[in-house]
Amino acid sequence: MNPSVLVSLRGVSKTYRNGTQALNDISFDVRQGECLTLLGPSGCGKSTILRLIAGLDTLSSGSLTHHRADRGKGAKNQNFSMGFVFQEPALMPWANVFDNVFLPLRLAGRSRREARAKVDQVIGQVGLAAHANAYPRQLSGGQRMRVSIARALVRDPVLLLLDEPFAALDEITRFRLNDDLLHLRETLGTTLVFITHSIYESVFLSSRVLVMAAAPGRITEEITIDSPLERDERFRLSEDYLTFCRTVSQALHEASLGANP
Ligand SMILES: Nc1ncnc2c1ncn2[C@@H]1O[C@H](COP(=O)(O)OP(=O)(O)OP(=O)(O)O)[C@@H](O)[C@H]1O
Repeated sequence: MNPSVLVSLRGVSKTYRNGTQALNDISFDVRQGECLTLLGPSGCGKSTILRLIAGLDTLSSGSLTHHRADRGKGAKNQNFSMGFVFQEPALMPWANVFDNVFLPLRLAGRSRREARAKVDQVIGQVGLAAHANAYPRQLSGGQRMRVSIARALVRDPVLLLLDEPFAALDEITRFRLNDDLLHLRETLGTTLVFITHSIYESVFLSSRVLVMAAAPGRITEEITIDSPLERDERFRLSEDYLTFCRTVSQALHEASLGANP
């Protein structure tokens, strides 16, 4: 087993109880340290894949294995830590930023005193140190998403799963959050699996893009974004970036035509 693999999916299919075949024969690895994006049209099964990886749902057939994150010894069904960020920040409106971020530690039985340093640290890392006492209604959409990311990071996940976290944000805010997410990844060494509908976002954030087609959900192409992950506005304006965007766009177009089943 390749020591850097965190999660392996082999021949995974998923049919929901109502008969909808969401996924057919999905195989890929999540490698430690990478930023992997699932890109595809609505209904192609992206969220289903994240839920299966997170253990929130069960496969119909095939296998999904979590490997050891640290020393790379393959171990079946290892429970390494994962964080999940959804499209909606889903914050508790009655609690301030600190208490929202503290929640996972509180549920794990940690006291406020024990948790304070860690909670303050991640709030700082997402750029909200000045807003620790603010309530969700006092924050912008981008800031609320930062709280949601901090809450997912507070337990030091090895793997961060993000299901279209920036879809509802304006373009400028989205770019800033994309930049900051990559910086955070660099600092924390977290592996990311990211869902998006945006070709531009998929190229900017990824080391690898898996292009998907729908009905049933399947992977039609894997595209490596062969450029260092220390990216900023210069990368967005580069020829390389535009070339990758064209390649991904073409792959998505072919997937939608069913040209690559
Ligand atoms: N709980 C469920 N029961 C029945 N069908 C479901 C369920 N969840 C998802 N589906 C169906 O499975 C297919 C894949 O859904 P999924 O949400 O994984 O796709 P997606 O690519 O994430 O879509 P979107 O981009 O719109 O969020 C769709 O046809 C969807 O209607």
